[in-house]
Amino acid sequence: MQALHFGAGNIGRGFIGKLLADSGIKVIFADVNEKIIDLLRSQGSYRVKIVGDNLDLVEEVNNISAINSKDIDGLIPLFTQVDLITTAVGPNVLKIIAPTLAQGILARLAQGNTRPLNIIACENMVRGTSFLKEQVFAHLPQEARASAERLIGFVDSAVDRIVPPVQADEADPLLVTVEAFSEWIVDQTQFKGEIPTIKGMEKTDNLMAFVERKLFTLNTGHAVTAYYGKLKGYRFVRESIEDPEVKAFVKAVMQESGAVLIKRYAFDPQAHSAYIEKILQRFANPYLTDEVDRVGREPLRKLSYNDRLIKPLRGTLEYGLAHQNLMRAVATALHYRNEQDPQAQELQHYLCAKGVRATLQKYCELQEEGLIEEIAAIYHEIK
Ligand SMILES: NC(=O)C1=CN([C@@H]2O[C@H](COP(=O)(O)OP(=O)(O)OC[C@H]3O[C@@H](n4cnc5c(N)ncnc54)[C@H](O)[C@@H]3O)[C@@H](O)[C@H]2O)C=CC1
Ligand SMILES: O=P(O)(O)OC[C@H]1O[C@](O)(CO)[C@@H](O)[C@@H]1O
Repeated sequence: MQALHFGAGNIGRGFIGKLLADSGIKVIFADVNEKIIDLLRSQGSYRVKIVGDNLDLVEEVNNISAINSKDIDGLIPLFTQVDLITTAVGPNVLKIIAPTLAQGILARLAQGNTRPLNIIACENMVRGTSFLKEQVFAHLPQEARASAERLIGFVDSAVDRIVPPVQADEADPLLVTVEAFSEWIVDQTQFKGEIPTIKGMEKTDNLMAFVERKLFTLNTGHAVTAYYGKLKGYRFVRESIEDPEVKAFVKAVMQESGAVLIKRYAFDPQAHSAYIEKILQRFANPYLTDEVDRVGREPLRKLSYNDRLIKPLRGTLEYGLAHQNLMRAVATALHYRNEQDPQAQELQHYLCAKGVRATLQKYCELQEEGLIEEIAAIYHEIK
């Protein structure tokens, strides 16, 4: 079996590509980064370093090749050969690759290929593959849509593994360092044809519970660790979470979002509490060098209506639950500054020009007057 994977970055190489290759699948990486593509192509392998307590393991990933995703003439024929397409390009890039996917699907259909093809977006996003499907279908002519609907599975997934950006290693530029923990959960109801057997890919018919559990616990807590840590002058996630004040706040936020998850999905409260503790330990992994600016990147996305801060906050309103810490988390995120991050720049310009209430309305799409007032008051108090 062959798979085409878009995005040969941290998650592409350190998580999804590795699981696929470890399962005997030939992986073709497609990326816009010419340097990475050249190296992957010429070496035909790369190394993954797995770190944790009593663990310092280097594993080699073989049976791979690579192509520049701008090389359309080379890329499109691959769509007729593979049985699986995965992505780890970042949520904002899905709409950029959608026209290419549509072109590839058309080439496959034109060839009369009736083998099922499954596409899985592995992004920090609720139902990211369904979003990708909408984008792809927008580029398909009407007459191709019924066949695509019948033959192409768009499978949503939840991905969890902390993979910080690669430290420049001249001797081995492809090396990625990952934590031992990993969780990849796919919606088994969305596959077309036989579900491929991939070691480390778990199937469920209740994906939303897993997506929200991960996004509104790990990602919520991580974002708060980043934003509060940044405010306190820390550079690394580990430094931030080791500050008892930060840790207590992050835990309180995760407990508030956890109360929503427990109510919504009937999770066992004790098991959820253990899940939170495990995540706090993962943030403090001394072997990972992870910067608060990576975890806090793109704050407008992280502050959006369905993302890791606002959706749990909305959940607390829905169920009448405590949300003091989630409001403070949003107010803290609004203070995020990073001159290298265009979204952080836009956030600060808008805050400066229009104020906090308008910012909460525009970017978080909050409408509840009382809530907006309370967050604004906390924001100014933090200032
Ligand atoms: N790093 C982590 O710990 C985790 C990240 N994620 C999610 O995985 C996704 C990828 O994240 P990372 O691997 O950390 O980012 P990354 O920045 O390391 O990798 C993204 C890759 O996509 C490539 N890319 C950009 N535009 C492209 C295009 N048009 N065509 C093909 N490739 C393109 C980039 O060159 C880069 O190599 C994101 O959605 C992220 O939220 C999910 C779980 C863990
Ligand atoms: O990748 P995003 O959505 O920008 O957010 C960073 C988050 O993703 C992760 O890299 C993996 O889930 C976390 O480490 C972090 O919370």
